[in-house]
Amino acid sequence: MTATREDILAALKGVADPISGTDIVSAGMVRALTVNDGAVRFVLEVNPQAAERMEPVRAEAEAKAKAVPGVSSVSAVMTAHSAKAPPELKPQRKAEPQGPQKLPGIDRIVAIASGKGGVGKSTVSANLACALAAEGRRVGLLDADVYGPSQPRMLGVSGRPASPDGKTILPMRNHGVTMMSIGLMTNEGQAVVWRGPMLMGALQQMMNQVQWGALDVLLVDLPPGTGDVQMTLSQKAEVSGAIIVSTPQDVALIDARKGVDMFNQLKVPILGMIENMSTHICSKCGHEEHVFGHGGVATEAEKLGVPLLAEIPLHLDIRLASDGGAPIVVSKPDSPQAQAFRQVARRLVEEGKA
Ligand SMILES: Nc1ncnc2c1ncn2[C@@H]1O[C@H](COP(=O)(O)OP(=O)(O)OP(=O)(O)O)[C@@H](O)[C@H]1O
Repeated sequence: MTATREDILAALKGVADPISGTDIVSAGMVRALTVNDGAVRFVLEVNPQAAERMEPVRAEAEAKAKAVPGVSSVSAVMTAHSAKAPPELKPQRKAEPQGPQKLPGIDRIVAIASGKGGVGKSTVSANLACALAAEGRRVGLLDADVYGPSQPRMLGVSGRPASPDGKTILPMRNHGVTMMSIGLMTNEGQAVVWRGPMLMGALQQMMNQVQWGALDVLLVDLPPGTGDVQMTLSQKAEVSGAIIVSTPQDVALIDARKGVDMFNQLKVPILGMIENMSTHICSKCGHEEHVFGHGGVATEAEKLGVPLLAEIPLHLDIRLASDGGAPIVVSKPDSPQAQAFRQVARRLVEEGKA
């Protein structure tokens, strides 16, 4: 009968490491184990200061290995620590977490999505974030729109986020909102082509390495459509709900429906839909016009059985405010346009959703 490496490791697992409290194999002390025709050799890596204390451990390991059937001789020597244990004998790492996880310190994650680009998803995200802050909520805004990050401009922040320890990233803060954007990690004006793993990496970095602090809600401004970022977000983090932004046009609505389907499949509850650019209100005369039609989102929301949270008018002030770095909720808080956003915020807070 010949003894195998596994037999020896199993026997050595019966030897306790007095320092870590586990056994010497789990503690990663057993190195360079070879079994050759019954001749067993291994090294026990120990802290040089603990060498004397570890001698009985070495002797016990030697005896236990010798007792394995088929072993003819054992040589066990102690050496000083090296920085790294060899991969096969590394102490077992805890299994990677499976399924969506809660991010530490963050009570809720709300995704802001749209089927189509340019419907005003970022404008809604920025205003909603500021409106929730005005309700006294601790709000974070993660700009995950990798194809066109616009939150730094809308919230009026610039510069590179600091990373004092080289591992974690300090988010930016303005208008009471803690914010981090992929746009702050690239050079302004530089077109970013993020694909596959890089994109996942960037999103995960923003979720896990940014020091968000304690938040009642983290809004995530998603890229338009139903792609990798949406999937990764909902697979890695426990998303408590999604808000779908759409204009009333048919083309936008068809895409919005796809977004609703995707979140249903990902088992993310839809908190509601927001119709943006609902009616155009002339900034000079106040005349109302339905540029993209009107009420399409209300009909769609009813069909899908989800609440219609707001109908936001198309108004020059909304664009000027966003372009100027202070969303309308902050720059003209009493305007009807700002009130439309504030009502959504109040409703979400009342319903315990933000
Ligand atoms: N209700 C509104 N009234 C006036 N202008 C608006 C309104 N909503 C959005 N806009 C303007 O429309 C443009 C597109 O909006 P925004 O960037 O928010 O869209 P988006 O859906 O996030 O786009 P993308 O998918 O490209 O990121 C911006 O210039 C914004 O200021």
